Amino acid sequence: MPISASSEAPPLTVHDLRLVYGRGRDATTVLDVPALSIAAGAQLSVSGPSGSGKTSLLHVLTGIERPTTGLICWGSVDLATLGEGARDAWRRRNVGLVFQDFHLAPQLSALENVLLPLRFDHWRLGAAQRDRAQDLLDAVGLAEPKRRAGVLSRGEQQRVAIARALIRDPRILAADEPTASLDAENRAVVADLLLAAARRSGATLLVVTHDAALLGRLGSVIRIANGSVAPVEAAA
Ligand SMILES: Nc1ncnc2c1ncn2[C@@H]1O[C@H](COP(=O)(O)OP(=O)(O)OP(=O)(O)O)[C@@H](O)[C@H]1O
Repeated sequence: MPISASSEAPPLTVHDLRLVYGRGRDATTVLDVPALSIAAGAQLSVSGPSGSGKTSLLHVLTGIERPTTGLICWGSVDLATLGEGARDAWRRRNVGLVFQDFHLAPQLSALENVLLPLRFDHWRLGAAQRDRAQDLLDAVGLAEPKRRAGVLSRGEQQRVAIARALIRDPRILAADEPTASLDAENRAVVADLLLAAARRSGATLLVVTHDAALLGRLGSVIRIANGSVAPVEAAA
């Protein structure tokens, strides 16, 4: 059985998306996106001030969060109509996520962390899957795959998180502030890894970032202010 069911990235079409937290007088509209289109395989940043809705946008576009109203179509799949279980299954099949705070299991080794996404489908993992995880850790430059994630530096944890996001050859690669709190050298390494991985596989790459160097390397930018998203524009 293949490790992943990778195929071309689907295009994204969003219509009348709203994400509202709370009810009645406490209701706060966090996202209001009348329309947004992303071409298959595009590499985009999501940019805007703190609290403008960048993480919320990434979460609804990748099915972590369900929008209050609207349509989020990756190809023919409208995430907004899927229940939580179906959304989780779709995300496991299609999305590699690098979270702002990594979300690694600290007691597990780096290698076991990379293998975690495969454990949803395979209770026993074979040599091919372990070799693939090892290859990814080699590619991200992590020298000691058996060390516990909890004792790794932030830069090392970030590399493990990227390797884990890639283990299923995702069609959509999404990263939230992947270079935050890294030094300049590690910021460049992480940017290289993400861009190269997306280019190699043709995945659509969505990166929330304030990092000017990384912003400049992504082809297009989604600007967001107060939950409103401007049409996608070419990066400066
Ligand atoms: N579960 C929640 N309930 C209520 N409000 C929320 C919730 N999650 C986020 N918000 C609010 O939604 C707004 C957007 O938050 P979000 O984290 O998406 O912004 P951001 O642009 O990613 O911010 P930052 O750059 O600081 O990480 C903020 O005002 C935040 O307080």
